[in-house]
Amino acid sequence: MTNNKYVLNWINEMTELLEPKGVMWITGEENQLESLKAEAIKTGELILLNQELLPGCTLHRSAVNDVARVEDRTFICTSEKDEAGPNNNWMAPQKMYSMLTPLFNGVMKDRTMYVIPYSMGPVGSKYSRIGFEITDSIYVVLNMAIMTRVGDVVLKALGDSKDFVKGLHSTAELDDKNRYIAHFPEDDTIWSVNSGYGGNVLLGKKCFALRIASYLGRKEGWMAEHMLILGVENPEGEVKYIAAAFPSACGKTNLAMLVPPEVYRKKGYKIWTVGDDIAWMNIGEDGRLYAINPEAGFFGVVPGTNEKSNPNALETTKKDTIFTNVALNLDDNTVWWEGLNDNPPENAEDWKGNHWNGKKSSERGAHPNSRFTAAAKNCPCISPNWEDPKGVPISAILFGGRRAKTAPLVYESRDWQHGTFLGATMASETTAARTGDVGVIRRDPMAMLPFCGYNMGDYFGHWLEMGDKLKDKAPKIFHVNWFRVDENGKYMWPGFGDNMRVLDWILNRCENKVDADEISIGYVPKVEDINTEGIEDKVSPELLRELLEVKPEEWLADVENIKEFFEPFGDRLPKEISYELEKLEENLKN
Ligand SMILES: Nc1nc2c(ncn2[C@@H]2O[C@H](COP(=O)(O)OP(=O)(O)OP(=O)(O)O)[C@@H](O)[C@H]2O)c(=O)[nH]1
Ligand SMILES: O=C([O-])CC(=O)C(=O)O
Ligand SMILES: [Mn+2]
Repeated sequence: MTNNKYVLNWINEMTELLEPKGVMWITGEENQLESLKAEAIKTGELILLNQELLPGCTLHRSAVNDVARVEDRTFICTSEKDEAGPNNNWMAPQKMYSMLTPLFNGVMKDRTMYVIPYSMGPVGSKYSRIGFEITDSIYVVLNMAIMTRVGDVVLKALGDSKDFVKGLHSTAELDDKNRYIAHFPEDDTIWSVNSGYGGNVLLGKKCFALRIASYLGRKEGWMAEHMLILGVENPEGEVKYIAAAFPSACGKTNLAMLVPPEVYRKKGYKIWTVGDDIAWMNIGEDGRLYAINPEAGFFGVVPGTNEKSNPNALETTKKDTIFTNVALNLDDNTVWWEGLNDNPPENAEDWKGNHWNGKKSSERGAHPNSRFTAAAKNCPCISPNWEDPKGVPISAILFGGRRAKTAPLVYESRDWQHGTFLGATMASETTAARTGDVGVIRRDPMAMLPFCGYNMGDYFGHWLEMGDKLKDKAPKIFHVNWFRVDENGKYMWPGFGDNMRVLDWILNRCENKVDADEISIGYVPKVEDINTEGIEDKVSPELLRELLEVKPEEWLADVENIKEFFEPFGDRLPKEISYELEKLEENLKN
């Protein structure tokens, strides 16, 4: 497979620990993946779906207690506790290794050990990075083969370099009491045990591309962010790129694949998807910020995906997709989920595999965090530049979350430092993407709270340093909120495709084409500058005014909450961020 002695030494060491009954290197060849799929279908790990309607598609059911990322069992193991910061669970590396080693000891005795060489980013791009995942799960192999570039091409690109991330995963006994997702940034190592769920086990994704990569990015002067990347093509055929950070299950995939409203389509506007979850950003030769999507597929939220909300995602999942934890229609062997349509199957199995009548049952058919794994190349709106090795130049950065109140539809920061502050003070209602309460407001800076591999105070400092380097070439920074509700709890803004109207304003601001009102929190649009053509019946000027309203009393309560959140960071919090907070409070009081 490879002569790389660093790889071989590590594989040998792991083989001794795991004692697998066999070892299989993933080559990336179609026939190898097909035979693994056939094996998983035979054992029931995968259910083959209707191959006429959904060619290449399968369904997987995870254990019922293993359906989301486990943030309380996720650790950053640096030598110093302060390095990991108050934003992470911490354990000393030696202690974690000693605790987990017995869990891995001999764990693959009756199993095959799969070795997956993978690249995050297009193979050969100078911004790409290589990792290995050892796993005993075919589900993981097949997911990684969609989500990343795998196999021999990666080994070739690595050559004899020792620059790779060592990932070890075993589903072990799926014992939730001994479930750990441990990161050792100083050793480029990730150990994950006793889970089979996406974000915990597809080690290229959150573990490498965010937690380890954010650590590397600070050391090396680049950024690993929980951001979608999209291109907006205007009628002249020019494309401007936007990166946006929203917490898990808060609309990244939807925005990345947005279909512009008719009024925009008629004029010739188009949206191109570059990525839907993660952006790696570097300063390019011209001094601008360039983003690559390190992934090759989408691990998207299924519920709510339909012909209207996200036709591009729906189309992407029509072939070669792995569905996890959705309902199975027994009549035609297809899949169903809440929000697909108003016609749930009556003869079906729910995500747990129990018999389920969608018309009569009060139980859900699909788990709220059910997911699809689908190849980016199958997305109808995938950008022609999505694999450009140098990335795409970013004009604007968006932060946003689910805020029933307080945050207006959109506002703009005064400059990069203030923009960093907007990111640092982001908040959102929690979702089903993680184990725990849903709907609770928590602060989630840059949507990175669960994914920053080091002290978040230093992370804010890194953002400020990137701004110092980018100077006047820095993207403009905005905050958006699609989720404001009225007194009846109904979303006030139509969202989805209509978010194009907000992107339009944002790009107009980037090109100095529209004015804005400077208020306490930054620049807000003038009501007449948000284009409501075609939705005047749904969005009146009064409603827009409400959507853009800033209530000082709500904001002052937020300021108190921010102070509490920043407290534990002590003097690791950059003084620029404290200064922006003081300024905000002062502005609100005046
Ligand atoms: N009301 C409203 N809901 C939205 C909007 N955009 C997305 N959603 C809903 O938010 C949920 C999650 O959306 P996604 O786009 O999958 O979220 P994500 O940020 O990609 O999630 P992760 O993959 O967990 O990182 C879905 O149920 C969507 O239907 C919007 O503009 N308005
Ligand atoms: O990592 C996962 O499990 C899915 C995801 O994209 C997120 O939670 O942000
Ligand atoms: Mn995500």
